[in-house]
Amino acid sequence: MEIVRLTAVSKTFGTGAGAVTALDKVTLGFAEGSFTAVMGASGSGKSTLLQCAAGLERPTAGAVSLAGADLSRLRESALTRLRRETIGFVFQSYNLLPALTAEQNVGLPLRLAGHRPHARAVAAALDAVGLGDRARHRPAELSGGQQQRVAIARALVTAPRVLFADEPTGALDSTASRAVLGILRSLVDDRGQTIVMVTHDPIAAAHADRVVFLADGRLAGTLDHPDAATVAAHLTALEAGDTETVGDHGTSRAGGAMEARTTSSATLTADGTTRAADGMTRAADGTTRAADGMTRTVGDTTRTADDATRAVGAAARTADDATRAVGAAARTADDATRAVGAAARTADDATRAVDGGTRAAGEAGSARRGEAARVGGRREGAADGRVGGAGWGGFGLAGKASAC
Ligand SMILES: Nc1ncnc2c1ncn2[C@@H]1O[C@H](COP(=O)(O)OP(=O)(O)OP(=O)(O)O)[C@@H](O)[C@H]1O
Repeated sequence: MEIVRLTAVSKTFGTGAGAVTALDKVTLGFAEGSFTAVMGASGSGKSTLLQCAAGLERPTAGAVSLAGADLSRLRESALTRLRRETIGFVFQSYNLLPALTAEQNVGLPLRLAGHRPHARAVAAALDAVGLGDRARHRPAELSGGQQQRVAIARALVTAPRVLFADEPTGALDSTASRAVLGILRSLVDDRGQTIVMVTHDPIAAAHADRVVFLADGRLAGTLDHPDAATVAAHLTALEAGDTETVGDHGTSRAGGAMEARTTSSATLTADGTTRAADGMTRAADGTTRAADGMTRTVGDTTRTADDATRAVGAAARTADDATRAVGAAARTADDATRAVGAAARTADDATRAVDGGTRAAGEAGSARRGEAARVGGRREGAADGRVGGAGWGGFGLAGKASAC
């Protein structure tokens, strides 16, 4: 089954007179569990092919499917998630963070994805590259080959479906290169890992199951079960512009092309100059790619920081809402307190009014009683013949009634 498929993929950088066609209608598939090397002259489009296949660059035309997803249909956030979960990337220049230990560097992709790195997963990834005993070392305390192995462990820690490697041995000596290539090969053989690797080195390419050749952004043939000598012959033929020599299974004409070239010393000198220029270009491109890699890492970190900022913003907003709710509740409680106070005051007033009433009633009662006593006395007196009765008694009651 193919885990990556490119269909008529083209990629053009720039516009107008300065436009560069890096890929030109490339159709190509990568089978799950296979190890493919991508080769071609400097500027032939190898890195661009890798980046389009990995979803790091969007093609100008054509389609890329990665682990069953059509990348052109994915929005940037979904593409970022798919990349994090599906691919691992290894660059020529390691791109380790110098302040972090090997295990912290390896755990970084998990942190960036918002997970707490599991110590066991990190240890397993370091073990897979033979660096279990260097977990606490910082990059400066490791050799170039060891740093690249840490970078491979970092790419493996998310258990990616596809591991893309752009000249992973480009900065290493032959011993360190062999160690790295041996690790990549065993990942394919022992775990069924899918690997796509760009390389200039025929010896590195010979570790793959298949070599894909590019020339001027176009597919220029493939070679199954490659050996270093055949790969070198095909490359030489390609550089001589003899693209017909490279078929699905290669041909012997590439060797002929190489022989023809070695007969002319002038050609050799020119080739030497070209190779030197190629070397300089490759070095410059390598630096650019390293910078790109750092930019992407910074971009990912920034995106994560943005997510964190957004999360903090949301939390702050929630806290604000909560504060507002508490404020509203407090205000309601205040209102309630005020209402109770008012009610209490009303009750006090009522009590006072009742008291007043009671006092008044009491006073009225005692007044009545006094009056009654006086009236009684008068009545008694009248009865005794001292006061005139009915006229005075009626005036006295009306006066008290109005006072109440
Ligand atoms: N971001 C970019 N902007 C403009 N042109 C670019 C960009 N990236 C690549 N190119 C151009 O596209 C072409 C293919 O570049 P690419 O890096 O894919 O080639 P390559 O085969 O990987 O080269 P090398 O072996 O030197 O690394 C080159 O002509 C290059 O200059």
